[in-house]
Amino acid sequence: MIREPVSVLAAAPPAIEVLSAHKTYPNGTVALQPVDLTVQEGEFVTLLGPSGCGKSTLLKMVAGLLEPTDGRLLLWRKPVAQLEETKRRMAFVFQSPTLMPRASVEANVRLPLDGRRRAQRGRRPGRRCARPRGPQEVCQGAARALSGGMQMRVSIARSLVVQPNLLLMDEPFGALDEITRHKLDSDLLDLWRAKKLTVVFVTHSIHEAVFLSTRVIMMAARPGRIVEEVVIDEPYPRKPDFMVTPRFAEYARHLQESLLRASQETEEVQ
Ligand SMILES: Nc1ncnc2c1ncn2[C@@H]1O[C@H](COP(=O)(O)OP(=O)(O)OP(=O)(O)O)[C@@H](O)[C@H]1O
Repeated sequence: MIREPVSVLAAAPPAIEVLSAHKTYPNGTVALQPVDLTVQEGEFVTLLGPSGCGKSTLLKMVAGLLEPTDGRLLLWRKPVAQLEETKRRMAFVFQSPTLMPRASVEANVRLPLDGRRRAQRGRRPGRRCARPRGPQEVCQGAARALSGGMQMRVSIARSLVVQPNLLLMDEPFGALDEITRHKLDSDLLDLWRAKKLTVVFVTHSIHEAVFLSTRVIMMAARPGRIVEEVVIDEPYPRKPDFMVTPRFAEYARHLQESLLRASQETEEVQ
């Protein structure tokens, strides 16, 4: 079950190619040693690993938010940094919903559209689809009145308003309680399938990684590197009862051991 290609995705073109990309921050911290990673279009890939192993650094380099010290990052076979068009096809979701607290839910969701030229806007989703689904009073109400889970839903709705093909998510549900997190995980999988997105997702939760992913990338720290890839060879749609199956337990146990090894390696070099 481990390391086998997912046949349906093997033929898909690569959405992301990380080619010997590494990152040393200006203070000398080697956040990532040269990393190679290919993500096929339509995959749901999760980055897992101990704190400080470079998950966020890798994700931000893919997003073009950070320059690699050396190496290359391609999206749809083109350099990340060069393409305006590439940027339009990608959205980034942070752990904090980063909403405008006093503005309405609708204004928050529409925010990415407001910066765009009018002509562009015409080709993008119109008012109707930019408006979040939900009761009118919720759409018109201030974002600060929402629960943490609802704020994260608004944050995700805002990221989708530009109709991205690629969603990069840095621990988006890390601050939520377990029940809300499970609900949002399920909703995210529905979105991923309905919109045929490619997702790269960072989490500290093994269970979340197994539940969501087509593939889990295990990383270790000091320096940050990829130490293992595990294909979660389980059909979608995945329902919550997948989490109580022996197969789920086996994946979780395998990743738990792998994470333990990665953490021990990290401690040994500290
Ligand atoms: N701007 C920066 N300047 C210097 N060092 C940094 C910077 N950002 C991150 N680092 C360091 O780079 C390494 C990788 O950090 P990164 O945030 O990518 O790891 P992570 O796996 O996402 O961690 P966590 O799980 O704790 O969020 C860490 O040692 C971190 O302290």
